[in-house]
Amino acid sequence: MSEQNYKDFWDEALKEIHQDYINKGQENEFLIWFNMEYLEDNLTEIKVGVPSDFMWSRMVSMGYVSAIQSKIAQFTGRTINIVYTVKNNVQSPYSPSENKIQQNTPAAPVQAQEPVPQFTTSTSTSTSEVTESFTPQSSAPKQHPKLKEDYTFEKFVTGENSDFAYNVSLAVAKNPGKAYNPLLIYGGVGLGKTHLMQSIGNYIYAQKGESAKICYITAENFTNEFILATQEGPSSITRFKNKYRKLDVLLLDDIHFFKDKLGTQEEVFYTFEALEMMKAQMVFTCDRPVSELKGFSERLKSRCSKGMCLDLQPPNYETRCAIIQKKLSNMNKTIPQIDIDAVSYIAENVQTNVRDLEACLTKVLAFTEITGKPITLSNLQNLLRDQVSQVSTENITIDIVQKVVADYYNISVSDIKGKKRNNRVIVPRQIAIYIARQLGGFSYPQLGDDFGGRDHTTIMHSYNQVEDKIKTDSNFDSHIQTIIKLVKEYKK
Ligand SMILES: Nc1ncnc2c1ncn2[C@@H]1O[C@H](COP(=O)(O)OP(=O)(O)OP(=O)(O)O)[C@@H](O)[C@H]1O
Repeated sequence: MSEQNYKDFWDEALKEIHQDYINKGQENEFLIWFNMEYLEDNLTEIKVGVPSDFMWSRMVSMGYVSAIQSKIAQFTGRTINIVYTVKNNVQSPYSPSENKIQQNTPAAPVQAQEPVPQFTTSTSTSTSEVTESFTPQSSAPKQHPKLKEDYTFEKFVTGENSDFAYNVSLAVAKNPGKAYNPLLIYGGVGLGKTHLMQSIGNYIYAQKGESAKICYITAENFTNEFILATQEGPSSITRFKNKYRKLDVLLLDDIHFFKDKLGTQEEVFYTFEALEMMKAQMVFTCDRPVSELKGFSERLKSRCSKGMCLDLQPPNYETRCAIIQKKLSNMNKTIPQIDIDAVSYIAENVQTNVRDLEACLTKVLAFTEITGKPITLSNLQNLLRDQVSQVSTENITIDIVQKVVADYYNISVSDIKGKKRNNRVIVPRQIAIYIARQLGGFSYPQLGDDFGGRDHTTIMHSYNQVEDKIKTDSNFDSHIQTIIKLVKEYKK
């Protein structure tokens, strides 16, 4: 590889992406994740140097490498593979340096680098295809090709939000087709539905190997395959039916995607009937309870909910801490830090879901790895500013909360404060009361005054209503978390 056919395209791609990030006010992010040195290319691939295997795996899994690939494809009309090698002192015009990355890091001793996790290509001369760069090294037991090997019961951290879901899922895995069938796991985004579902598949596969016909598919892919089979004609449809109706375990992810797709729903229904006859285990995930699914046939809804329905709630503070600790120990890493407990800080401030927790953790680890510096409160705040509000809750007023909630629900502030009693305003009003008390600590009488002169017992009732609903309805809780974030970010 010596000719540099793609160097100009590479430079141009990076330049454009860099500008996009600057426009979004996210240059820091760019400096961390596009820290690649262009080394050489041939007709089919470009080779880059990156600081570590860990960074590369994240660059790939978080879509940064494919962002460059698609830019280059726009220029050249070709998709070029990008392969990597680990290199000390990556020389890129965009390499993060102390003056490039915005931070308030006091001078601190350079910390020893944590050991990088074990990957197939973990040596400094490793080169790997994009799609192959994150393969575990050990002689691990055989892995089901469609299931993520990280999605196991061992790696799932339980807390009061998920204990029951975990135990039921484990029971299903130990006794497929018998314990709870179908099993439906529902809840908001990033809360571990797919993780639990695939844990069941991985467990059964580890027990039974290839003798168990296990299929994991998203509702979207199922739909696409079905449409394609229908277009291709009878023999393809027969193949499709044979594929899905003769399984031992069907793991169907995100069934809310079937909304309004009545033809596909019909096919799912018959697949369901066939699998039930054969006592095959079915596991579904969904972003809400079945009763709230719109655009679904009643008979499919009733089939989906006739076994066991599990509600996954967002983890509480202690569980969030435990999840971060577990992720660190799985990667064999710690967070070098000064005057701050980074784990508690992240857990306290990132309350949305586990995927967001993971993203924050990745950012923090990347920062310490690249700069070699420990984390301090100010650079934590800087790094996580998208997730964590810069605004102290001391600045939060009842007016702000009312305004944000009113905007969110597209009603007026006077509706929130007023006397109207229709559902369109009652729930937002209760939410505003709840959030104002949560964030601002206002007393019930004070809230009563600011919410149209209401009695403090009415305010207390509203507050309790929201608090109770949060405990039982994860979707509702996600809305509350989003609004809280908006309130914290609110700038007059
Ligand atoms: N309790 C947990 N313990 C450890 N990791 C978790 C836990 N819950 C979620 N995760 C991790 O969070 C990430 C998101 O989880 P997952 O994809 O299963 O969420 P999901 O509920 O299916 O989200 P979506 O609805 O967006 O598909 C995954 O990397 C998963 O491993």
